[in-house]
Formats: sequence, structure tokens, C-alpha cells
Amino acid sequence: MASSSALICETEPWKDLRAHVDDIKKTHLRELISDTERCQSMMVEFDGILLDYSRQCATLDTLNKLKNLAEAAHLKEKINRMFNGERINSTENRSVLHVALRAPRGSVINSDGKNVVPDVWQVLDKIKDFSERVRSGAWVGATGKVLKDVIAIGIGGSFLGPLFVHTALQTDPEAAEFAIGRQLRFLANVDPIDVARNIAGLNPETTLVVVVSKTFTTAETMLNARTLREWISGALGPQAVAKHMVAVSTNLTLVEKFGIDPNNAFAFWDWVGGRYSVCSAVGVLPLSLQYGFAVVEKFLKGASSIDEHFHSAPFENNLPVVLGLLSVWNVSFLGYPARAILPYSQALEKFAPHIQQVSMESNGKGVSIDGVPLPYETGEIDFGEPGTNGQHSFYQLIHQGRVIPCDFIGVVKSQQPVYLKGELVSNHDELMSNFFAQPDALAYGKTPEQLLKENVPHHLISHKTFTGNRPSFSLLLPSLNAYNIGQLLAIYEHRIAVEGFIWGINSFDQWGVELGKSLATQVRKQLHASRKKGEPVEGFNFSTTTVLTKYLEVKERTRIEAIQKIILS
Ligand SMILES: O=P(O)(O)OC[C@H]1O[C@](O)(CO)[C@@H](O)[C@@H]1O
Repeated sequence: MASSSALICETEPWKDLRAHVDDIKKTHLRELISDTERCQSMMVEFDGILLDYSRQCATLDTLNKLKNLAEAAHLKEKINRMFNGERINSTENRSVLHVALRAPRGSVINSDGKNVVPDVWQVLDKIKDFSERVRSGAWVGATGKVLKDVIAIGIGGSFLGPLFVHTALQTDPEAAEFAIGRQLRFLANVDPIDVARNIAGLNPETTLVVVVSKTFTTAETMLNARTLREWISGALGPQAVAKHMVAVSTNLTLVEKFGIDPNNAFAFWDWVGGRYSVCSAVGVLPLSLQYGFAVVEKFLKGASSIDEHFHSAPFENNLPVVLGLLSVWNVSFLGYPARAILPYSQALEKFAPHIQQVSMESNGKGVSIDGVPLPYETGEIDFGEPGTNGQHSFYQLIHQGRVIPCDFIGVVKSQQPVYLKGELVSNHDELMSNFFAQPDALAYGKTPEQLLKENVPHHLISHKTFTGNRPSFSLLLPSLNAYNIGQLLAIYEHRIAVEGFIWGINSFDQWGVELGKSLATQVRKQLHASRKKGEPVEGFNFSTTTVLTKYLEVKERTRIEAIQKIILS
């Protein structure tokens, strides 16, 4: 291996790609797409999933150059080091083994020379047993009632992944059948409005609260947990907490200190990053309570099938690698800093928010893994909405404003098909017409010549012109069941890792979230001192002092009332 402190931008393949940008900029996507042979070799199929990357501003030559870049970045070695449980998260001295969370029972994945798969399955078995007891009514609440409603408290990685999967499964016919009569809600924000929304219409007697926090110290989660503990013990007495609150954490000491019986805690490990934890008890427990363990196991199997593919497929046929390399091409060479995630499925409405964290918390870094400031940008600005909703919102900018590479995600078989007599096409086909149309609209655009032929008035020609040449991926899934949802998740997780491996950063730490947290501590102390002892605002700059003082004046009057309303309702 070359010296680990050498930046990738200093290598020949990087420089070669830089020089190659001019060649690519000369060729419009319209021309690239007309080369059928090129397009044929820009399709990757795996396990029923088809990736079409022919609408990337890239030639076969670009791909070869990207492969050289992958070699220079030691991509293969880095992937292997991850799967081998080496401590690749060097700033936290941890391995990165979310792949072990979905490894088949009996397989071997080592961390520090110890096979972690048996531990993973021990927790999965415990979740299966517990969720079946709750669902069957063998485990009941303090007043003997079945616990049919679950509130999962957690934020960031302890929330977004489980929310994405829950939302995606909600309309899957098989999963929905298992969820009849049950509700799963997520309490993430420390905003008391989120508490109010979560408990609205729920009875503490029939509610199970799952506190999900890797560290069990996250301020938002712990305050929400204390608030719901109050809600339960206020209604049912403090002894009810044992029956109505369970926890998911790596910190079982703090779980016990909080008042939750460690027997009712579900462990995971420091080698699972928060944003990569949906396949641990973080996601598996709440999802199994809602849908039953068997459905969730299919989700894990889907993710595992992609892990195996990512680990073993040659780069040219490797979905996450192809996606990752071309994303690096778009960001670092073509200079497109954003990425739109556009699933043509309402069931995937929480996919973009989840990927936003996975991607931006992983790859939004300013220094290399060795701490050297980077002379190039890393990470994308990820955002997205399901199609067709997005089309009526931000697509204008994507078509005629800035160039934003898009991920179009389509599904062959709808979870909820509707065929109306007399309609030209089924409702799902109507949706998918847009999935097929948009990538071409972005790639081809529309020229002034075409508009003239259509007799468009002269003064509107420039307004109605589409420059085109806007890249996109099309990813087509056979259906959207638990298995496919697991596959989709793993494709994106590994794609993001590939990008980070190429950029030479640590995609598995998140120091950038700390500064804001510690400044909030200072503000919290000030709010306490001002509210309780009437102390003036001190120690802040002019701006913060002014706004804080104003806030303290107004908020004082309504504060207690609001809290009482929530706790007592
Ligand atoms: O699960 P925890 O420890 O409560 O952390 C929640 C989230 O907070 C972060 O540490 C920072 O926002 C995320 O990485 C993590 O997913």
C-alpha cells in the first residue's frame, strides 16, 4: 500500500480524470445516449435489481479511469478491511461491522479476533421472543392490557432508519397484515410538540415505550424518555415503568440507572455506527413489535444479499461500487455538489431523509482519515421527495436551473395496485410513466430549433429551452417487500462507504455534530439560571445575548402551562 497520508488528488488517476473532464464536457448526453453499445455496457443487474447508468455524463473511458482511481485509493483493500472487522474508524478506534448485523446465523465475522455473529443472533433471538410475547399478549401492561401501541424514542440514526423501513413496510400487503390493530410511532424531536403528537390518542395502559439510544446520553432522547416515563408513571404508578418501558443501547449501565430493567434491554455494540444501526435492535425491535420478527428477518436477508454482492462482485458489476465511483465523478470532477434522491414510490417517502444522514454525516468531512486538510470537497448535499410530488416542487430548478445528479428509483410491482375501468393505464403505470420520462427530459433537454418547429413564439424560446445534459441514475426494483427494502438500504450504505474510501476520509465518525451540542449545554445552564434565579444573560456575544433575553421575556409566561398540558393529558 502507498503511504496512507498521500491524498488521492495527488495520484495519477485523479489527475487523469481532471484532464478528462474537458473531453466529457464537449459531448452532450444526447450524443452519449445514442451509442447503444455504450448504453448496453452501462446496465448492471443483480438479484432482480437493474441499475441503468447510461445517463451519466461518462464514457467507457471514464469508467476505466474511475477503476484506476479505485485502485489508487485501494478500494478493494478498504472494503476487505471493513468486512474483516479491522478498526477502520480510526478516530474512534472502532471496527465498522454493520454487515455483521444481517449476516446469516452460523457465519463468521470477526472483531478483535472474536466472531460477533453469535452475539448478534443472541440479541435477534431475544427480540423475536420478546416481540412475540408482546404481540400475543403473553407480556401485558401494568393493568393487564395488551400493549398494542409502541412509541420508539430516539433521534438521528436511532430514528431515521427505523422510520424509513416502517414507512416502507406500512403498505406492503404481507407486513400490513401482521400489523393489524397495532401502531408504531416515533418520538425524535425534543420539541414538546413531538411529545404531544406522539401521545395524542394513546392510552398509557396499552402503550409500550422503547427508548433507543446508542449512548443513552443524547440530550433530546433522554429528556423525551423522562417525559414519557412521567406520562406512564403519572397514569399507572411508578411500578408500571417495568412493564411499559424497554431500551435499546450499547450502554446497559445507563439503561439500568434510568430505571429500566437490564433484562428488558436489547444490546448492540460500538462497532455499529448510529446511522448504520437500523439492522441492529435499534430497528429490529420496534419493527418486530409492529410487523413480527419473520417480516423483519426478510429485510435483514435483503441487506445481507447486497453485503455479499458488494464484498465479492467485480467492480464493473458491483452496484454500490458503480454508484459510488460515479458519484465521486459527479462531485469531485464535474463539480456537482448535490444529489436528488427521487423514489417513485410513496412508500419510500422517508428514504431520502434517512440517506441524508447516512451520506452527509458520513462524508461531510474536511480532513483526510489521517487528519490532513483536504484541497477538494467531499460529500453531497442530499435531498429528495417521492415522485411525482417532487416534480411539482423543486424539479424546475433541476431541469432549467442548477445541475443536480438525480437517483430515480422505480418499482416494477406496486405494493397497492389500482386499475380503474376506462383509464388508459393503471395508477402505478401512470406513476411510472413519469419515472421513465424524467431522466430523458433531463438528459436530452429541448433545443430552440425544436421549439421553433413547434411554432413557439419567439419571445418564449429561451424560457422554454431545456439545455439537457443533466445526469441521472435509474434504479429499478422488482417490488417493494421487506427483502427489497433491505437491499435498497444496503446499496446506499455501501455506495456511501465507497465514496468515502475513494476520498480517503473517515466515513464512520461524526465529530462535526459535537460543537453545537456543547454550546447548547452553555445555553441550557443560562436558561436554568435565568428562569429559576432571575439571573441576567451573561457570557454570550451581543447577538445571542439580545435574542436570548428577548426569548426569556416571552417564553416565561407560557412555559409551565404547556408542560402541564402535555403531562396531564
Ligand atoms: O443513538 P444515540 O447515541 O442517542 O445518538 C443519536 C444520534 O446522535 C448522533 O451521534 C449525532 O447527531 C448521531 O450520529 C446518532 O445517530
